[in-house]
Amino acid sequence: MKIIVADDREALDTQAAKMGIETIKSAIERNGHATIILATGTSQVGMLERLVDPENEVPWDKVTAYHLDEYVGVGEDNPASFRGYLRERFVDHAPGVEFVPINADADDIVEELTKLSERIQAAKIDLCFCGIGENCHLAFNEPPANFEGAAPFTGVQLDDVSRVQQVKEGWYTDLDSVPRTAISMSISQMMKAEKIICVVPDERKATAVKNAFTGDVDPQYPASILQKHPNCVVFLDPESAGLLETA
Ligand SMILES: O=P(O)(O)OC[C@H]1O[C@](O)(CO)[C@@H](O)[C@@H]1O
Repeated sequence: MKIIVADDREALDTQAAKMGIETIKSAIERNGHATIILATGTSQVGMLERLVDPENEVPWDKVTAYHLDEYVGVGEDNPASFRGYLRERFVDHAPGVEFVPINADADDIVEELTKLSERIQAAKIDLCFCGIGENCHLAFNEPPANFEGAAPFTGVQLDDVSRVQQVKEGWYTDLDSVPRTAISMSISQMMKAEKIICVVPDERKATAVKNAFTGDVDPQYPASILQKHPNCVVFLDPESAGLLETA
């Protein structure tokens, strides 16, 4: 794992997107196709905007995109829906991309989980984007995290720290309306990606960054597992890096 502290948030978004584009193009050159995983949330907005800039000339029709997580029971039209977020900020700007949404309001959630898990298990993942939560969650894998053995997609209970974060960021108006359950990609599935680009701006994440990346790998800090990935790059801005000794 490598940490890059960008000069500011714009530079962070630009550098992370550039690395993402290079990774996607290189996979397409080698294999004719790229399979990626996208994250959502406030931290990913600027990076995604740059990723889909038409000037990059990414042949999106040669890309399949999964995403990390979704609230159970939330329809795609809900403004807080992660797949709705991705359609607006990614799919609509990536012509021809094959998007695999987590339909977390499906009538049969178990069937949806099985279908998604079987599909991603058969795929070779070239790139996984992720962010981390204020409690160090990775996707919606809350502390204490299961680092091994989970199915690729599982049902999870949301931690109140994460639910409060969603209200603070303006995705929900009050805590009661934030769902208590979600579907999340498991950590073991994320770690299978050939490359991981972790995008973590903002002073709000400074403690999580310190806990995840300076101590031992610890289930209480789910994102700490990224230290073990051979090809993971964590992009920080000066604010999120504020509690790192080297910053
Ligand atoms: O980007 P945010 O909203 O700060 O959240 C951090 C991470 O938590 C999630 O919202 C939940 O998994 C991720 O998609 C995101 O990258």
